[in-house]
Amino acid sequence: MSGRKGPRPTDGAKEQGRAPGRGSGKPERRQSHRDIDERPGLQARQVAARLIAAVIDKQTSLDGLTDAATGHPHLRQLEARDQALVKAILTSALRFRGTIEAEIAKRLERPLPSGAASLRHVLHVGAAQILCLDVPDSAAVDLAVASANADPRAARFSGLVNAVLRRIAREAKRLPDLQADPRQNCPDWLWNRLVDQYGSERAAGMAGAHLARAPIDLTVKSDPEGWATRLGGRAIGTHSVRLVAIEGPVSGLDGFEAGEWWVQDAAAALPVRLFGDVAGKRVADLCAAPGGKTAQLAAAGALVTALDQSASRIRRLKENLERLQLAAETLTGDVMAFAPERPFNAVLLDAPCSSTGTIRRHPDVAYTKDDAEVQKLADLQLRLLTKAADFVEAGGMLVFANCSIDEREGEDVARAFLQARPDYRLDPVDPTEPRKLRICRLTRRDPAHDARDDGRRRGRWWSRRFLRRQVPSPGRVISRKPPSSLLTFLCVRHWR
Ligand SMILES: C[S@@+](CC[C@H](N)C(=O)[O-])C[C@H]1O[C@@H](n2cnc3c(N)ncnc32)[C@H](O)[C@@H]1O
Repeated sequence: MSGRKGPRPTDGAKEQGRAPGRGSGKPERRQSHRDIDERPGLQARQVAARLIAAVIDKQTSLDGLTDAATGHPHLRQLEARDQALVKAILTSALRFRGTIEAEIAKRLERPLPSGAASLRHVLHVGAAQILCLDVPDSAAVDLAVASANADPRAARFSGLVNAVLRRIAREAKRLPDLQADPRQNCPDWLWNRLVDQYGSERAAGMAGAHLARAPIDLTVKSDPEGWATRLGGRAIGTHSVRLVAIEGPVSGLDGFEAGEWWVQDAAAALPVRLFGDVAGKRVADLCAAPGGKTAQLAAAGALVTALDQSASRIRRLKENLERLQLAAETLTGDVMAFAPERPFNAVLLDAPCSSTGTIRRHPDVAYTKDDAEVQKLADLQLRLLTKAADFVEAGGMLVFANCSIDEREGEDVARAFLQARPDYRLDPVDPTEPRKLRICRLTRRDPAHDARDDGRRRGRWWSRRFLRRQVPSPGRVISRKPPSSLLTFLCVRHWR
């Protein structure tokens, strides 16, 4: 929305430390805790500030904090409408964190005092509502002031909160007129990684895309065109439907109760497709929960063993399969301790990763992950992949996938794995169908092979440039074959 919303604030600029006003701009007594607790909407803002603190100060994942069953108790005790508001505030506050910070800083006479983290969070929650959400400015300002008053660490700055937010409400542009600078909203560590790997132009495009809201994709058991019409979306490929926006929760949509579809990003549905026909095959889905890929495999007729170390996530996987009327063997445990009685025809390792390919949907990732974490996860992925390789029968297929855009979690892991495991070679993907979904292919340099086929070698370099134009989320397909000098590296890159 753009333009002015709600009653106009009235008080002046640069009033740091002045007493807060409520709508009228007049000073008022500080509210008692009892008053504050009774004010509608206040709890939601306080919870939002608390959760932003958890993300920014403690690098806690928003997914975990907002999980319906196991999320933060203060969030779960709110009414559904307030929970939705908190999530909207958090998403905007994180997605536009750089812009919000700059708008606040412009209206401060001096930088916020060191150790004023909770004051900063209150300001960000207020500014996110004013700049990004359809909340009346007066409510955003008043409830931010009340949040500050209720917080002993921020109470003495409630006048500052009032003044700064009133000025933002009066002066700043709002979405969609607000031209948020992608670079400003991309933390340095991530920006440097993107520039190093993709160049600054591409990095700017990717950072810009992070500011857009992710669509909602469904994987349908069948008839994507029919479901697209019924749900007002569009079909993508053979099994996905993309919805731009929905009213209310997805569970209210046609076909949910009947188990006709599940929520799964179109990109996340690609790795399973790399297996080809899995009907009747024994497939292990390692790191399986909450089960989007398990469901795909089961729906395609595979005999699936789904393993995940998280008991609560395995519970969710089971609930999902039950709704979808699909079957799989489910196991709770660590891949590193898994010892199947016999090898599988195929194994999928959808490894834990930095999730930097999902920032549109999970803007907290930019703040909960960093360079060191990416390397730690890459090391873990190599360990998991090497272990998973033992579960594949000779001639079987191993697909390694994750949703990171960092080559340390992609190309580097595959390279190190192949060096350690000469019984595997990289296997080509049939490009015909997935090409629509921007899959590109890279052939790794092999002198003997290059001498045989010059044209393919040229194709390789074209692919490398092509890759640079894509925005990635990698999938890896690796077949277990006798040692071979032909190494073909296939890389699935797409928006997620
Ligand atoms: C990217 S998610 C998997 C998403 C899932 N494949 C899907 O499509 O719905 C990664 C999963 O790996 C699990 N995980 C992480 N380390 C693990 C390990 N050592 N053993 C088993 N599961 C693990 C996590 O609990 C998490 O559920």
